[in-house]
Amino acid sequence: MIEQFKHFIRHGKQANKNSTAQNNITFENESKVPYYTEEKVDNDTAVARIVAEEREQRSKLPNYPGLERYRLLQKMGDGAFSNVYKATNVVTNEKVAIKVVRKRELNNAQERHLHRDMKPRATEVVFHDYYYLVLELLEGGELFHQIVRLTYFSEQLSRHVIVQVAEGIRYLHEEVGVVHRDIKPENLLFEPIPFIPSKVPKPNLFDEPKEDEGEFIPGVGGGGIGKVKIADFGLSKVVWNEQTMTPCGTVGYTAPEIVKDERYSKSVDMWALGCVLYTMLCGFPPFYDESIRDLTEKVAKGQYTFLSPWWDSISDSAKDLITHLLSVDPNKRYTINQFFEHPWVKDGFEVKSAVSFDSLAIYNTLNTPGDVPRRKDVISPGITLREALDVSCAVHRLEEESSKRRKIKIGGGGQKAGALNPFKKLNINLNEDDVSDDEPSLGEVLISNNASVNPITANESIKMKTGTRKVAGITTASAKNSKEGSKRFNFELNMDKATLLGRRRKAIAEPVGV
Ligand SMILES: Nc1ncnc2c1ncn2[C@@H]1O[C@H](COP(=O)(O)OP(=O)(O)OP(=O)(O)O)[C@@H](O)[C@H]1O
Repeated sequence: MIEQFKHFIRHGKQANKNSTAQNNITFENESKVPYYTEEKVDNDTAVARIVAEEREQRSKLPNYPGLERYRLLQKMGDGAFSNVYKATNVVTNEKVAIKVVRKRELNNAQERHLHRDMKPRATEVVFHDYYYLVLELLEGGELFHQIVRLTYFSEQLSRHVIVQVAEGIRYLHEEVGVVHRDIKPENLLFEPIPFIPSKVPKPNLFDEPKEDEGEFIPGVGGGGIGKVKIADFGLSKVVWNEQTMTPCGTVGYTAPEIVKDERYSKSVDMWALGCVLYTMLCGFPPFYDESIRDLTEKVAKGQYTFLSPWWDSISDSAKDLITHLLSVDPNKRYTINQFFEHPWVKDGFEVKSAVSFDSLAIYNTLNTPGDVPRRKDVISPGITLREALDVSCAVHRLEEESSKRRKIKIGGGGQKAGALNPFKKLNINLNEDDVSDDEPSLGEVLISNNASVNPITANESIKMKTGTRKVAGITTASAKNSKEGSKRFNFELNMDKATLLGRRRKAIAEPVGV
């Protein structure tokens, strides 16, 4: 198999530091490659200004009616319809996270996307403008940022994280019959633990610097990461047993076709679990392409590789587990119980692949910073990890929904194994020559295709479009490209979209013959 290096990302760390709204980085133009230069001073000033503005904004925290029992301390996150704050209960002093959901925007968005053929209703008078969700506070924040910080995780730390995520999924799938449907590093939050520097420093296998992960303490954690929990159930749904009208997972005697259906729905989370594990172990996502169309195709066909040299030192057992999780056929994909039976999870078994440190040294010599081999087709750093994982999950959710619709249409009958073809539903022609310059983004396609399906799908589509701010970026970039007459979706890197690919400063090889 010939590896085709698709693109290289140089000095990703600097890219993340330097990028600001006015300093977007594309790699199409050499002069924009973000090396430290005299521009750095300007960038530092700009960054300092942005940080100061953000601080000031945070100091002006709103007073929400009905939330008098809590004192808001800090804004921790915001979404399309909500803000999340760190707060204290003024009576008990307990620290919590409060998600404030703006009802009106949520309703308006649903109106717009659910019933586009209907005339917009007159604005209703909303007496209670917000929903409040008081949540357990996980001070560490998103796991995503820890992967960026550490570049990639050791197998031990990856296992520590993924087992906890899987325990959460097992509870959801087996005990309450809920499918999360949006498992990704930004929806995994953690409790920080004290960092203990490594007693014996680990050798740097690659040319990029990796921050010390520190000592791992079994049962506690490592790299500053302790307990990990799943957040954001915005896309989750209950998988009902239609015969007993109870959530599935609670009933033992279920007809095979219903079990199959449940398994199908739950398999979306198992796919995502595989993507998260892959990403933690190497620092870049399993499916990646500059073009959303090509990325969608790769996800649907399950085209990924254990890219050398980054995967050479990772155990065969971990690779075997990932292979079973990233099975395109949902019927063959591991269930949560199979996950826990796998030796990598059960026994913590790690057999290092036969990787020669000499070969890595040779690789490193060939790829010293500033001397990274580049091909003519080197283009922008492409879509971010967040976007890549969003597309990966969306493709499978979409397939799950459409399989249900097909079933309803044909009056039963199962999903044919491996019959994944989201492009037909998406009306996407995979021949790139036929790609229209002003084609809609995947998010827009999802919205238009699902607009009148059901509330869950529509809600999901709205999130794709606006909730994550990611697809909005895609749309903008696509419009920009159309002016330039390019057929590629190029994206710009900025701090908000810190990319793991950047940290690995790396090439993603085009999987060949998978
Ligand atoms: N329980 C929590 N503890 C600590 N931080 C949290 C908690 N819940 C959410 N956050 C922070 O707030 C951010 C946004 O939360 P969440 O993922 O629930 O909203 P969203 O999906 O971005 O928004 P929306 O639901 O409006 O689309 C998280 O990424 C995280 O940084």
